[in-house]
This record gives sequence, C-alpha cells and structure tokens, in this order.
Amino acid sequence: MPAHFSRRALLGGGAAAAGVAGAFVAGRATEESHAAAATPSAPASYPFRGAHQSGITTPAQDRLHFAAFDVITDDRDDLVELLQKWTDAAERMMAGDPAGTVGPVGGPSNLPPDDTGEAIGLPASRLTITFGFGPSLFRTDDGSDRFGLADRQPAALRTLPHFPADNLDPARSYGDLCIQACADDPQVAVHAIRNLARIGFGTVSVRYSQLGFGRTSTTSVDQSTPRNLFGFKDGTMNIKAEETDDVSEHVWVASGDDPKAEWLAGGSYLVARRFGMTIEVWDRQPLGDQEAFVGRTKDSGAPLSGGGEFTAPDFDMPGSNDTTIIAPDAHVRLVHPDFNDGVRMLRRGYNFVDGTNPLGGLDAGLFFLAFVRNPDTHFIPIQTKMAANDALMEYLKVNGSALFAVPPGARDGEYVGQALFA
Ligand SMILES: C=CC1=C(C)c2cc3[nH]c(cc4nc(cc5[nH]c(cc1n2)c(C)c5CCC(=O)O)C(CCC(=O)O)=C4C)c(C)c3C=C
Ligand SMILES: [Fe+2]
Repeated sequence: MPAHFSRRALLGGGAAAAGVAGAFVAGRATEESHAAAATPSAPASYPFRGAHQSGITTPAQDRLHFAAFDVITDDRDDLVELLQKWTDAAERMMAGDPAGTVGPVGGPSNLPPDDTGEAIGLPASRLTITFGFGPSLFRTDDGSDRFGLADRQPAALRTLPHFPADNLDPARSYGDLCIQACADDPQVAVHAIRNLARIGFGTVSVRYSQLGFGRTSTTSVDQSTPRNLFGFKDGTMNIKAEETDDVSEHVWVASGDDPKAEWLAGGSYLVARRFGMTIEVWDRQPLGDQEAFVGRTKDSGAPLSGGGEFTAPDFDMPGSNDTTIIAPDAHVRLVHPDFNDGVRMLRRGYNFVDGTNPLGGLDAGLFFLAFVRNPDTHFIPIQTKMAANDALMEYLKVNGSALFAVPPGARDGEYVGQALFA
C-alpha cells in the first residue's frame, strides 16, 4: 500500500484491494443511477476552490451533516491554523481523497491515522463542504473581542431576533463556526464532519450537529422537485443556479455592501433553523386543509389558482367564502416576493427524523437552511411575518436557530476566510 493512501487508488490497488475495489465500483454504480435521477448533468465531484464556496449554488445533494462549533481557545494563531488545516482536509475529501496525506491505513501502527477510514472505497459522492462564521466569533456575549476581529464584524451578522413561536434550545442554536457537509452518500457527509471535528480537537468543540436526508429544495433547473415531510413539493420557486442575475442580486454579498466587512464580498449569509414538525397532528388534517395551509396542491405542487407546478400563482383569484382561493394565511402567499419587496432566498434545507419524542411521536422536521445576501432584508422580515400569520405555524416548532457569515471561496494557495484575518 503506498504511503499516500487514496480512496480512488483502490481501483488500481491489485488483488489485495480487489474486495474493497469491488465495493467501490458497486457504490459508484448505485450513486450514478441515483444521481442521474436527481441531477442528470452533475459531475462526480466538485472543486473546493473558486470564487464562491461550494454547497450553495451546487445542485443540492440528498444528504446533510451540519455541525456548529464553539472555539475553545482565545489564541488567534490557533484559529488561523485550524482554518488552514480545515481547508487542506476539505479540499482533499471533496476530491474523494482521505482527510490527511497519509490516509486511514498507510501510517505507522503506533500513531492514530490522519483519516478515520469509514470512507474507504467510497467515491467523492459530490461532497461539498461549506464553512461559516457566527457572530460570537467576532464578539462574545459579554463583549470580548478575543480574536481581534470585532471591527470587521458584518453589520448584519447578529444573533437572530426571537420570533413568535420560537422555543429555542441553546444547545441546538448559535455557534462560533459552522460546517455544512452535503453529499449523495450519508457516510461521506458524516466522514467529512467527523474528520474536521477530529482535526479541530483542542481548538474547537462540537456544539451541535444535525443529520438530514432528502433535500427539500432544488438549486438547479436540472433537478426534479423533492418533497418535505408534510408530503408537499418543496423548492419549486427556489432560486436556481442558472438564474445568475437573481443569484447575484439575492445570494452573494457584493463589494461595497458593508464597508467594515469587505472580506465577505463574494460570500453570503447562512440561516439555519431547526423546524420540528408535529407530523402526527398534520397527518390528521384533511387534504383540502393541508393544501389551503400551503396554497398549493399536494399532487402536482400547482398553485391553488390553477395551472401546473411552475405556473405563477394568481393571488387575487376569488374563492368561496368571500376570500381568495389562495388564503390570506397560506404559506406561499406570505413568503412570496410580491409581498416581500421582491426579495428571494436560496433555500437548501433537509428533512430529518431524530428518533422519537417523549410523547411517542417522531422527532421529525425540516432543518431549514437558506443563503441570503443580507438577513436584515432577505430573511428576518419574512420569518417575522411567517411566524405571526402563517397557517403552517400551527404544525411547526422551532427549537434551533443560528446565523453565519459564509466567506467567499478560497483561491489557490489561500485558506477559507483568509481575507478576514489579513
Ligand atoms: C422565512 C423563510 C421561510 C421559512 C422559514 C420556510 C419554512 C417552510 N416552508 C415549507 C414549505 C414550503 N415552502 C414553499 C415555498 C417557499 N418558502 C419560502 C420561505 C420560507 N419557508 C419561500 C421564499 C418560498 C417560495 C415562495 C415563492 O417564491 O413562491 C413551498 C412551495 C414550493 C416552493 O416554491 O418551494 C412549500 C411547500 C415548510 C414545510 C417550512 C418549514 C418547516
Ligand atoms: Fe417555505
């Protein structure tokens, strides 16, 4: 076995590796057929480096492992060193290589391996790794500027306000840093977070993490619209990567947006909110009521005003009972750009089921992730309106919430977020 152990190298690894290589081929075949249905034109892997981080406009993969971290040192050099190591490992893992240069089984037997090994034989699985910085990285709750970053804190990077119906668990909220790992294979996403957490030992500790299955959005016109756990198509009107003007207007922070945070130009803001769904109660609602709450049909996803999935809703069309056919409290009316100063967001959330709750119901929901150019204009007003008036809210409980600034992509030779520390 060569010292530089490559997950790909197993393909040519000879007789000793034949069993594992067989698993690799089988895994790859499965993944390709799955991905073909989801995203026909997607490549097998994505580059880590570029103008923007991956995992934002990248076609949404089917699996998520998201983690938020507390930084447990006050040493700026240690933080920078961690970001350098994370950059290196992320670039390698996204290419389908082990997290470290030696690999899971290539090193000496008296040292811990620099890769944990559960991705041996697995392809890159379209892994993307996206890093974010929370408000508390810049200034702690008690005002401490532990890393000398306070004067570079983006104006919009603040703890999100308390919204009606929020019942936040601090252990599922906030965080100094976050990593979103998305892949078509859950083991690859978990492997990425596990190895980045391992590399961070002594500098960061995991504050919380969330697994997700079944994307609840489309971010490319090539993708079919998936369904959330209410059973409705979700992502129909999401911003797609191909809508480049809207991506520029609503997703990427532009140079000049925030003079104190020019380092964030080309980046974005990531909103993460854990919406528990009372699915047992939802499941007892009549189909017509469920459709009225959403404002779309459950079958095709068409607006209740008629047409097909992608037909624009007619919010003025009269219905019965002296009201419009798309009710005043229907979700798609309240969040539609026509009633929100034209703003759009790039949603990238995932379904989750985390076992059962104390009442014997499923602890299920939607881990809402959205990338926006400015949360003050593109998220907070819409979430405020939704929390106060949306018919869906009766079936939703938010117990996790966080906001992160997502730096632009790392160019050749850079580490992620380097401009913040320059
Ligand atoms: C504050 C923003 C939003 C939150 C929070 C949110 C939660 C949420 N949404 C659904 C289900 C659907 N949402 C749909 C569309 C939609 N949702 C938002 C915003 C938030 N959703 C927007 C901006 C839109 C697009 C509106 C438009 O441009 O027409 C849909 C319809 C299909 C679609 O267009 O994606 C569904 C269904 C759930 C279940 C949920 C919380 C758990
Ligand atoms: Fe929504």
